[in-house]
Amino acid sequence: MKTLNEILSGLNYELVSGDLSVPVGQIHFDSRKVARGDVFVAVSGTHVDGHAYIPKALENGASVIVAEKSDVEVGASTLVRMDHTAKAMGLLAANYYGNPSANLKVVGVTGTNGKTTIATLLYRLFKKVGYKAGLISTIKYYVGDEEFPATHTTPDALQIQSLMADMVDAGCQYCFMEVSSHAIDQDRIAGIEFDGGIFTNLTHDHLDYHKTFAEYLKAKKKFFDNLPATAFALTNGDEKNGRVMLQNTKAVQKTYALKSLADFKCKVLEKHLDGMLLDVDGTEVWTHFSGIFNAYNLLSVYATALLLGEKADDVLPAMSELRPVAGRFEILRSPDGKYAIVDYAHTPDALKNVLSGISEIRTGNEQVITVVGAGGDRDKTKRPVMAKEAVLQSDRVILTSDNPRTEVPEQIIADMEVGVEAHQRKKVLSIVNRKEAIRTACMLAQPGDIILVAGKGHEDYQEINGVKYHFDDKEVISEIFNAI
Ligand SMILES: CC(=O)N[C@H]1[C@@H](OP(=O)(O)OP(=O)(O)OC[C@H]2O[C@@H](n3ccc(=O)[nH]c3=O)[C@H](O)[C@@H]2O)O[C@H](CO)[C@@H](O)[C@@H]1O[C@H](C)C(=O)N[C@@H](C)C(=O)N[C@H](CCC(=O)O)C(=O)O
Ligand SMILES: Nc1ncnc2c1ncn2[C@@H]1O[C@H](COP(=O)(O)OP(=O)(O)OP(=O)(O)O)[C@@H](O)[C@H]1O
Repeated sequence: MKTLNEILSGLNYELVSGDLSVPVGQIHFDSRKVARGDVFVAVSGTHVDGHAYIPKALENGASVIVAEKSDVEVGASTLVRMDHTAKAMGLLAANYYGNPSANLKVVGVTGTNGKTTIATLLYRLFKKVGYKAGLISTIKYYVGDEEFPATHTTPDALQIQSLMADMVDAGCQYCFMEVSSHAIDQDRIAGIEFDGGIFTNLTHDHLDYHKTFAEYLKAKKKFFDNLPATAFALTNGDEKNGRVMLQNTKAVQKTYALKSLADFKCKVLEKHLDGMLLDVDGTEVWTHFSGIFNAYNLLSVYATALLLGEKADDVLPAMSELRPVAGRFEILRSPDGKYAIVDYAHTPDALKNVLSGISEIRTGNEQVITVVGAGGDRDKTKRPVMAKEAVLQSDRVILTSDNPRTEVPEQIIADMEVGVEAHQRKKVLSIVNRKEAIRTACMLAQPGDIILVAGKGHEDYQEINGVKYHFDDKEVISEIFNAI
């Protein structure tokens, strides 16, 4: 068992009362989880101030309280004061778990779209090349081959450090992880020694949390500002905020691009529904991915592998074997030749990109029918723009429910309808029930047509009024297709 002194190593703190040699059980930031002998770290949250729960943590047996204030009544327990407890928690957790990131090569992926795809493809590629790796992503967490359900895109510092410690114990050499703007802002990634950071793109999203685009950008940039000089910072050279990310970084700056001058370049030679032929740094590679945005994703994966010391001759053959990530441009075909694409596009930009990806491979005779909704209790400004993007590049659009959460689905759809102009109304239907919406799209489609079912991707539930009901777009489509 570690002592308090050991887990405070390298941190700035003030011992207000008590004893540094006290052995510590677990570290918690949630008073409800505290048991006898544990450390409770009081964090000011987005809703409440964790300092209010110090009495509860003490009642549950906390032997150490870490707080931002020194005028806290802790009885016989030890009180440690620190300036920024959210950040301190990452460092405490790293010490507690033996600083696992120092024993892994850790690469973080950030940006509005593409994080899950890139992190997952890196994890799969490195496995194919012969390494043991870990993955922290929206869909699943992996420690080697063992999978765990994901709670967050980027979980809290305690969970991250614990997962990384398990990765080290399991013999992993690499950890690929998504880094969300919420996690950067809340210092969930403090205490991680990154070896590389990747930036994908930045478009309007999460403004319910960050309030302004400038604040959102600032959160993403903080990740690159804090990378060490030993790490690489790989950015999308074709994206207008790509270079902004690198302005204050100490890390080794690298770029990838399809259009601009960059360290890593790629050209799209052929585009098909089931794949693209790419020229990556002068070598032709067939990939099982569609859509230009996936050329960017694959190029960043290739660049990262090379920056981590792999050889192009090993990376490119492995890359050509990679398959789409669950719910990201996944294609289903009906017995009579209709196509359905399930995609997690839940931001206007992602939807625009997916529809452009579909347009690129159209022969001209088929219709594109898009089924899309927008989440409740999330950024409302996205709603009309989602509908607008859908209408711009589809022949028919069915507006439907996504995860309404605590909102009324009809109201969310009405908010989306605002983005549809009068002359476009005739190609838009609104069907609240998502299953019915998908069924209608399948009935309207002719052989050869493409149905895009957007927004939920890999999710296997629909959240209505706080309850998660089983719902899987792919399952629903297969059922309807099989009945045709
Ligand atoms: C808005 C938000 O991001 N909240 C996150 C935040 O919680 P919070 O600051 O809101 O917590 P709070 O309720 O204000 O409580 C403050 C403190 O009091 C403590 N407390 C509270 C009650 C109690 O009885 N006892 C107690 O000790 C809490 O444990 C906490 O330490 O810190 C928690 C611990 O890290 C997160 O679990 C929680 O994520 C919530 C559940 C969430 O839904 N977050 C989403 C928005 C999110 O993070 N999403 C991103 C990606 C999004 C994307 O790309 O799509 C992600 O990385 O997943
Ligand atoms: N590089 C990219 N540029 C733009 N859009 C992309 C890119 N990669 C994927 N997309 C689109 O965004 C959707 C989400 O992709 P992905 O899950 O990889 O992103 P993400 O950043 O992890 O999103 P989230 O944080 O919301 O989970 C995809 O289904 C696809 O529609």
